[in-house]
Amino acid sequence: MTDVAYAGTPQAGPAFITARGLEKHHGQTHALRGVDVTIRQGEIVAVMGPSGSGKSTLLHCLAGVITPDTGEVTIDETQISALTEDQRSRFRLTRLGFVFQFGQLLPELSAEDNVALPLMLAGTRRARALVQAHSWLARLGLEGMERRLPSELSGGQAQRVALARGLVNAPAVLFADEPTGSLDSLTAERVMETLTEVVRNTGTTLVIVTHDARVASYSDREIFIRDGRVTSPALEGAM
Ligand SMILES: Nc1ncnc2c1ncn2[C@@H]1O[C@H](COP(=O)(O)OP(=O)(O)OP(=O)(O)O)[C@@H](O)[C@H]1O
Repeated sequence: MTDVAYAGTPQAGPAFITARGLEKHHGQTHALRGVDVTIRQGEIVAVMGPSGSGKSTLLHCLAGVITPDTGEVTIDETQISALTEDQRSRFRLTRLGFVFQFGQLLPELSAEDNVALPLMLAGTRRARALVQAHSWLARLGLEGMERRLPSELSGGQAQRVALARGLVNAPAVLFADEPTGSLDSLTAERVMETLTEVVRNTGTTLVIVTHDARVASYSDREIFIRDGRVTSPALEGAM
């Protein structure tokens, strides 16, 4: 199989996320049509493409949030498709992190509890989870805001809380779907600077879905999708 998405990768290193032959239908819509992707450990990869091209579907398949109709996803030697639903959910809680466009913070929980939540869901006691939550909030410039509700934070602050929540379980891979989509361009740049600095310092692999070239410019490599297929960057650029 030709692995277009692998071409042009700057760093050498073993494959960390491998997807082969991914097909996914949503009802009548053929969202993924045979996608092969290889991502190395510590890479920052932007998944780009027009609206409806299959970016989020690919992200959700890579992260084991949805199951492809056919094809396989392996992350750090764990074949996601071979896991039971419970095992997959455990894998997501302990090895993966997620950040979405609007942060999706729980409105009734304080910043600290929002960040502590993934740890608590994975079995960590609240007191201990809060210590780690505080440390991440401080690292992301939110010291003193631990007790605030999401409605008491600016958009950029709320998105930093969402980043802290995505990173608090020290994930091997952070999946981000339009993580700056709800922010103005200056705030978006600051959030991207913080995000890329943190993942580079921690060696976290980052897969980020975006239609924004400025966001993608923070990545090591771009994977283009069109009509459910990976296209080469050269081809995409020529269109
Ligand atoms: N739950 C669903 N039910 C039905 N169709 C869906 C569902 N999720 C996605 N689709 C369809 O599958 C295709 C791919 O959607 P997807 O969300 O992956 O695209 P995308 O590239 O992330 O789009 P956008 O940039 O607009 O968020 C689209 O045609 C979309 O309408």
